Amino acid sequence: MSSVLIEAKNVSKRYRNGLAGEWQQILTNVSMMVHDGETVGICGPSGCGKSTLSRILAGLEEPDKGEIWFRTILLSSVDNKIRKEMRRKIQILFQDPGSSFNPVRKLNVSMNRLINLPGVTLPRQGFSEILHKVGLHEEILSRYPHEISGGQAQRLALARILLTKPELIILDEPTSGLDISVQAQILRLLKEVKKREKMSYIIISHDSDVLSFMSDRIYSMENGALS
Ligand SMILES: Nc1ncnc2c1ncn2[C@@H]1O[C@H](COP(=O)(O)OP(=O)(O)OP(=O)(O)O)[C@@H](O)[C@H]1O
Repeated sequence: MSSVLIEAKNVSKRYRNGLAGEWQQILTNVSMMVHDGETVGICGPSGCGKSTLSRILAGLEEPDKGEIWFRTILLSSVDNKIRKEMRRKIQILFQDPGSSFNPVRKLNVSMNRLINLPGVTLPRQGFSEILHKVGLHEEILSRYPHEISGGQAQRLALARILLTKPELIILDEPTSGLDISVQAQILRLLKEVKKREKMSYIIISHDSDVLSFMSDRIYSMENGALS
């Protein structure tokens, strides 16, 4: 068995409803792991805590209790510099990536900003290569976000993520807004990219066909607990 890439140990999280509302327990003692090169599925009804768990795994939120380990690093114990580096290694591909592009800027402006981020060093040619890897041509960058389709937005979001050379991508309902035929293309692309780039995936979906097509193993979440 390959080594463990990321592991959640007894993670719990609660949120408050409004400023002075009741506390709502979202995750209760959740433990799970992903090995190198593995695709792990998470299924479960709406509101059961799947996205909350992904944000915690990606270091975007802190758990109230429990630990997240990335290889031998305990996320809660690292300084800001290492935390930033960890954030680069764990990326989330969201359901509606189009909305994350600035609507009044052409796509090349949004993408160029990312290329110029600290820690991302990529020659122009490397960027074209990444676009081709996800089945896009540079021409798309001269458009505004509203001028591209849902499938193209998902490909572009994937290219943007690949720029940062992640080790784990959390796919949060990656195809749920797409037509069936585009959905199949994106899932095949995700599989190809994973194989080529040697990454791991966590995929969250309501669709059991999507999960069984993509996953090596599937966790089921109900009322904030995993089985
Ligand atoms: N920042 C927050 N503050 C308060 N409550 C929140 C917050 N984020 C999520 N919640 C609540 O936590 C619960 C779990 O939400 P979460 O998005 O993790 O569920 P999910 O399983 O991903 O749902 P879906 O499949 O519909 O996306 C929901 O009741 C949601 O309203």
